[in-house]
Amino acid sequence: MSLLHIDAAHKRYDHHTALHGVSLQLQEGEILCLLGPSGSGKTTLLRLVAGLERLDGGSIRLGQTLVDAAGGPFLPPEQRQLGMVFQDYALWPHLSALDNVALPLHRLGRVAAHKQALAMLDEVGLAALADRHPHALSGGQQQRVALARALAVKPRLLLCDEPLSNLDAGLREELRERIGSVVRAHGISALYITHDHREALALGDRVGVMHQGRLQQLSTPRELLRQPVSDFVARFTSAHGPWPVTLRAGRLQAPWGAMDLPHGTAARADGQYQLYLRAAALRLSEGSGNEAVAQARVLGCVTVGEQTELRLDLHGVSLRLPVADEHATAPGTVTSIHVNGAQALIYPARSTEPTEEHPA
Ligand SMILES: Nc1ncnc2c1ncn2[C@@H]1O[C@H](COP(=O)(O)OP(=O)(O)OP(=O)(O)O)[C@@H](O)[C@H]1O
Repeated sequence: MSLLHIDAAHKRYDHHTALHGVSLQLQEGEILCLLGPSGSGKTTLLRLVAGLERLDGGSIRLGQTLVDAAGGPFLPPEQRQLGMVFQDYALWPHLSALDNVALPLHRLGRVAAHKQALAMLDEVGLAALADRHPHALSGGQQQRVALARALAVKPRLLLCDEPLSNLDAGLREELRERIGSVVRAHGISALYITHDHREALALGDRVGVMHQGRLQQLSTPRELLRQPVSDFVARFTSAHGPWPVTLRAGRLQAPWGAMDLPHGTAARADGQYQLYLRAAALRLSEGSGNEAVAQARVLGCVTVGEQTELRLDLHGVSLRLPVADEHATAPGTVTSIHVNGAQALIYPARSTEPTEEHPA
C-alpha cells in the first residue's frame, strides 16, 4: 500500500521553479532515496512532505489523508506523524542524549519517556553514553542520538536530509548501515535525500534521480545501474564516458572498433550516439575473448584503501579501473582493455550548446 503519494508537485520561489510537477509514491516499509546534484530540488520536495513549505501545484497524501494541495487543505507538520533527521543533528545542547530523545515523548510521563528513550538509544548503540551532552559526543554519535529521537515517536514516515554528509567516509558507511537496519527493524518507511549515489544505491529499495526540479528516473538500484534512462543519470551514477559512437546497421562503431548493440536495446535509427560504460564492463585484457579490445594509456596508479586502481586515458576519457596489485603499471604504458559491449549504455549525441550542468 502506498504511504506517501506525491502527485505533480510544483514549487516556485520568486521567479525560480524548484519543482516541475514531481510525482512519486512511497510504499509502506520502503526506503526511497532521492539522489541528485545540488539545487535539483531534493530538499524542496522533502520540506513539502514535512509541511515546512506549501505546494504551488499538485498534491501530497500521507496514507488516506490529503496533507497539502495547492489552494486546498494543509496539515501542519506536527500533525503529520513524521520523524526527521537533518545534516546538522539539531540536538538541544543543554540536554543529555537521553533527555534529547525523551523530549518528544514527554506525554508519556518522565519515567516512561526515559525508559523508551533509553531503549531507542540502545538500538542505535548509544545506551552507554545516554548521560552525555551533545558537545561530548562525536558527530556520528550525535547523529545516532538524532536518529533515536526521530524514531522514538514511532513516526509513519522518516525524512532524512543528507544525514551523513558531515561525517567522514568510514563513519558514513557504518552509520548508513545502522540507519538501514534500525529503520527496517521498525518497519518504518523512509524518504532519504543524498547527493552520494553509492549511499543511495546501498540503502534504497528504490532510488529516484532528480535533475533541475524533475524526477528523471525512479527505479531499483539494479535497474538504475543497468538502464539509466539518460546520459545525466548514467554520469551521476559514475558511468564512464562519453565516447562518440556511430550506429550503422545494428553495429556500433566506437573509437576502438566495432561492437554489437547490447541485447534488449530499443530499436534506434542509424546515426551519432554517445556511449557510456560502467567500470564492470571494462577489464584488463588477458589476450582472449570476443569483446572489443581498446588501447588505453596509463596515467597513473593509485592505492585506494586496499584496492589498486589504474588511472587510464581511454580514447579521450580518463577513468579509474580497479586491478589486481600485480597489474600496477608505470605511467605512459599502453595497455589493452576488454570492453564488454553487452553492458554499453547508449544515448543520443549531445548538442554542443552549453547547459546549466555543463557551462561553456
Ligand atoms: N527559500 C528559497 N528561496 C529561493 N530559492 C530557493 C529556496 N529554497 C530553495 N531554493 C532554490 O530552489 C532550487 C532547489 O533547491 P533545493 O534546496 O531543493 O535543492 P537540493 O537538491 O536539495 O540541493 P542541495 O543538495 O544543495 O541541498 C535551488 O535552485 C535553490 O536555490
